[in-house]
Amino acid sequence: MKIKNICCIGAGYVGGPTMAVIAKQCPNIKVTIVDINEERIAAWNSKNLDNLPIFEPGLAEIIEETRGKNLFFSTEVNKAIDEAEMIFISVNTPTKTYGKGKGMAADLKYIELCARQIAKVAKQDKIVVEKSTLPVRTASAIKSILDNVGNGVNFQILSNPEFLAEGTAIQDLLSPDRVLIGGDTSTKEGEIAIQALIEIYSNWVPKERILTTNVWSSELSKLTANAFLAQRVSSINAMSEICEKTGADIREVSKAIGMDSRIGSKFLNASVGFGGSCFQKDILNLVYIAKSYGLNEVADYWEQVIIMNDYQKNRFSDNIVSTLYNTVSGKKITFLGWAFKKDTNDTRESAAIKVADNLLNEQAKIAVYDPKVVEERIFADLDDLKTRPLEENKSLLTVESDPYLACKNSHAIAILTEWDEFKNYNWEKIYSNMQKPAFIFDGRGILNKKELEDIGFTFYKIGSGK
Ligand SMILES: NC(=O)C1=CN([C@@H]2O[C@H](COP(=O)(O)OP(=O)(O)OC[C@H]3O[C@@H](n4cnc5c(N)ncnc54)[C@H](O)[C@@H]3O)[C@@H](O)[C@H]2O)C=CC1
Ligand SMILES: O=C(O)[C@H]1O[C@H](OP(=O)(O)OP(=O)(O)OC[C@H]2O[C@@H](n3ccc(=O)[nH]c3=O)[C@H](O)[C@@H]2O)[C@H](O)[C@@H](O)[C@@H]1O
Repeated sequence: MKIKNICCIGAGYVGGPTMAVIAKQCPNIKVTIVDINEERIAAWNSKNLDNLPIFEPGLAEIIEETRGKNLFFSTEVNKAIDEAEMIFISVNTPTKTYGKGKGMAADLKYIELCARQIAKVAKQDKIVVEKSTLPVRTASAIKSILDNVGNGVNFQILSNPEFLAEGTAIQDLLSPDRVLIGGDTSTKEGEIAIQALIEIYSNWVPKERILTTNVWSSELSKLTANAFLAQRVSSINAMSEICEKTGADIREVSKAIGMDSRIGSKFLNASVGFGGSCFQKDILNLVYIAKSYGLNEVADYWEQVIIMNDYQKNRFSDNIVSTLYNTVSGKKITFLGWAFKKDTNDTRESAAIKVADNLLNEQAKIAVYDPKVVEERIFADLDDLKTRPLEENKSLLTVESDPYLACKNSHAIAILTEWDEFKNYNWEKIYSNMQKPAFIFDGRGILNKKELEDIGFTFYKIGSGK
């Protein structure tokens, strides 16, 4: 079966880049990305590519190449569903904020709405692909809705989780470690659907990197991959504190253990704590699933990854307060970075938010500079915590567009995101304009301790012993 027309529901961080890459690599397939968020669709359609809703290196170039040719952004959800042979569901699956499973389970209401809409609109057979990250066995719920609400058309459900990381999304999509497709191999229709999706990816992904499994393995592999990745960060962050107490250096430890091919060298950077929209949400979801099967030890094991991460963020802000003579009230502290990692404007669950909130509780004055995050986003992030009124946040925190201005008259600088540009600043100039003693708290371990100490800074680097 040759697919000619694809629809993707959800024009977010996953839907936008994944479909743009499919459109680029498959010029004969028409790809339409739909969303109920009109503003977001308008931004995807904006003439000025600087106004795309998502910043990802290499994305704007692909949008320019494909948009209006075989890639379309639209709010006409029903029309796109009707026209497509294959529909990707790429909507958000946040942690539930109400009812049973509140604060843990994935909220599947957006997924269910999509399934109901597809069922209502579809007049011909469709392949429905789960792109969103979902609890294991969600496909059976989607299938049940489609089969019971639909107009008697035949639906095949595939699981095709996305493994891209933000900041490297385009590179990850163009050259993925693997593409995972879960489907029903016990029926001929299931096989045909799997083959149709394999054929799409085969346009640019080597066959040996396309892996097929049963649907449940595919769904669970996505949660497992994120849990393992986050666990590595929490493990190295746990060791970072031991390093600080003992005089070891976490970067040396990471290098030493990473050279063991069984451990591997990636994802061993100690930090102020992991952020991003998925690690915490997916682990909480895993913990909830384990608990729902009565697997309490399994649940506790994975929950510890989050407990460690929360601890790392609090430990960082506590250290700032205690180092600044146990009070930061009225003191200016500069945040370099607000995004949850470099090369993205995404701030969801960024460690910077919690660290800022802790310091604002201590009445610090914070100045933030981030090369890609806009002021409205920063205040919205703090507002979401509901710790204090927006006006109070606005009286305590300012957002600067010039890093040197952000650092001027500051008592301390905290590095929250590992943006490359921070390494190349004129640190002598920054030092000369700061209050003395001038402190730097490097939560990403990116700055050179000796150079900064030679300038005169009192320098703390995460995971570095005295
Ligand atoms: N952000 C990431 O790097 C990754 C995310 N994922 C998973 O992909 C899924 C999507 O994540 P993001 O793209 O980050 O979310 P997002 O929040 O950026 O985008 C989701 C979009 O879906 C739209 N939407 C929701 N319900 C809709 C409906 N009924 N009809 C039409 N549009 C609807 C929303 O308006 C929003 O624009 C989640 O399950 C996430 O766990 C997976 C891999 C990477
Ligand atoms: O499901 C998802 O959403 C995605 O989640 C992560 O991708 P992402 O969150 O975009 O970015 P990562 O590079 O994984 O970084 C996550 C957080 O961990 C932190 N991190 C990462 C690596 C490291 O060594 N140390 C560390 O502190 C980063 O700074 C960041 O805050 C996974 O890497 C992707 O494979 C997955 O598809």
